[in-house]
Amino acid sequence: MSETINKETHSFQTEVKQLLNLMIHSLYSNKEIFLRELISNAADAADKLRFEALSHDDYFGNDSDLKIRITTDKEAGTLTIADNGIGMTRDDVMNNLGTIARSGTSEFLKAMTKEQQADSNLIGQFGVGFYSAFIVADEVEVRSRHAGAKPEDAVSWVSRGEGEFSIESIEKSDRGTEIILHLKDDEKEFLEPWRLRSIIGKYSDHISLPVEMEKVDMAAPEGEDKEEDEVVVPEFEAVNKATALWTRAKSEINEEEYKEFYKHISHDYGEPLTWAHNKVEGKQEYTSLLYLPKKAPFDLWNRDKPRGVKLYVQRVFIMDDAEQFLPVYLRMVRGVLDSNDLPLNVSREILQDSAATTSLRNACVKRVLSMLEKLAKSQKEDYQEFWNEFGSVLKEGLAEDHSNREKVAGLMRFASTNQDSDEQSVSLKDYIERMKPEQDKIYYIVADNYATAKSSPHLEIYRKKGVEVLLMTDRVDEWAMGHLTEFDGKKLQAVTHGELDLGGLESEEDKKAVEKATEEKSDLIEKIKTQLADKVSEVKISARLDESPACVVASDGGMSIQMARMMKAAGQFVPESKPIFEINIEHQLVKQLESDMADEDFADWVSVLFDQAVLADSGHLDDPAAFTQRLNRLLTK
Ligand SMILES: Nc1ncnc2c1ncn2[C@@H]1O[C@H](COP(=O)(O)OP(=O)(O)OP(=O)(O)O)[C@@H](O)[C@H]1O
Repeated sequence: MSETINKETHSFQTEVKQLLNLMIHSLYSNKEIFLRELISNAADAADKLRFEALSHDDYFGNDSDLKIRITTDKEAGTLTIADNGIGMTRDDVMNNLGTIARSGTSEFLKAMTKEQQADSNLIGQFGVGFYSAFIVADEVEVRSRHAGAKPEDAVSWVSRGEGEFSIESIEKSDRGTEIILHLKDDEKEFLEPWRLRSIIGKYSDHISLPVEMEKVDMAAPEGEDKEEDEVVVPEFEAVNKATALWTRAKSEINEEEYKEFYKHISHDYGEPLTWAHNKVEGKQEYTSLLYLPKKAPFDLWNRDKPRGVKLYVQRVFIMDDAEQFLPVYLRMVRGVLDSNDLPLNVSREILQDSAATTSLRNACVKRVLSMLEKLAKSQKEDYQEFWNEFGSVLKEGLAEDHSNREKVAGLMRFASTNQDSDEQSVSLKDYIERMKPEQDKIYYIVADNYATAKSSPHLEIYRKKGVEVLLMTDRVDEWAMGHLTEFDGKKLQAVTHGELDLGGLESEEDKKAVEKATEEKSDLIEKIKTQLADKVSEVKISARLDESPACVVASDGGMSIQMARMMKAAGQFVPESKPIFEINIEHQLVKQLESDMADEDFADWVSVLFDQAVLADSGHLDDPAAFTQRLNRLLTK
């Protein structure tokens, strides 16, 4: 059997070919990161072995000192990274080396422009990982034996990074993985011990197991005669600190180390924005190190993608992406949680309904929110950067995190009529500070885009009275804001919903004038209502319009036209809810409805006014052709 399947040649998955090509070019200026990536993989393999060994007594065998060894062979021009971690089976090798598991990668790569392709940060977010070896090597050989497998059941993988790889069964005396890089001719600097030591120092001090290199024996003078048949057994020494970073005291860790550790755990090529490192002792015992990234990954919008923190129990790695400790709206957070309270044999299922999980989760959420509050307060520019990147994800928290809603709301930033740009930088606190003395509500509008929001007829009365309105244009806004009814004791009100309610801003005279007009114009209102019969729930004299002839208003608690359209597009059931049609009785176009005109002209005018109002509200008409026909008919008269 082993004879027939022994050597097989396979093609890389298309995405891998594309990525390899881009990576070799865009990361070339920082090629030394290949060593970080390979050491990082070796460290993960050791973590996995420690975990698997909890349930497999034989996995450690007589080799329980986990370590990574870096050796070179000047003559052969090779650099080898060897670990005695979990190792890979033939199937593992087949599945892991030659494919990229992350869904959406192919589409994303195709959509990238030339400039983006050269941007190492963008390439980095795929987790350049193992493939970075090809930046410096023209051939890579992987030899691996899985823990528990026999020496003859080991496997080798060889590729020149040009589209194909071959897999072969081999014998390997010890457990773990060896990555042998046949360095390109102009990359021989990576054979120099001092160069390697400096890279390891820079990137791998935080790795919890020793990264060893051959000892340099300063005492032995060069060329000293050796006995003929003397076998020199090389001595190795650790060249990194080899303690898990989060277990060290904060005061002993510098910024660079924190940043490097972030790259190790997040597989992000860029730097983090900020982090919080906390050790908690007492009733609960845990250490958390949580990071906020600077840049959103391309699949941030996929709410189902793996997320969460790396979970350790008493320093033993348990799992990646432990999503139980952070809610979906904090899916951008990366980090490590090391608990002393959870059992070592904990599984995702146990985590799901353990009381310890709930309290750890609450603690993690609090940490992240307070990290954000701190950033918003003392590093406004950094916070703005975070908001621009992740704001619309954070907004999901308004709907999803009842217990922290006020805190989450405090972190929101919006565009506003108070400023001239679409930048989302106004907080609810800023808004409240600027409220008019007689104003008791926070007003906002949700629209498809900034231009529609800014020039909405609904804002006219607020502009006239000098009242600020928050302008919201993210897809999640209507849903998210539906869950935020109050902030700091002030009610929030969508200006496009329900009766115009200006509270203390409204004068008695204004009210009376509307009541009077409603009485006087009751015939006209009835006639319009008959005309728009199945399209509106009500026709009213408006108190909110100044320059526009008409507008549509969603009934209180009802859905806006825009929201209904979005839900329909998403294939969801949308209960029928007709808008209220409000007319501005002072407007020339409305006044002329009372003039003597033929019935079909009246019908055209009313329909055009209604469609206009719908257009201003949602930028979309169900039957645009009918609208233009009517308009053209009126224009040619
Ligand atoms: N030294 C190793 N020992 C055991 N398995 C390894 C080793 N190196 C790589 N692998 C396996 O190959 C997979 C692919 O590695 P690769 O570095 O490409 O991606 P990754 O580690 O999943 O993420 P990233 O690309 O961000 O590093 C790993 O997930 C792991 O399963």
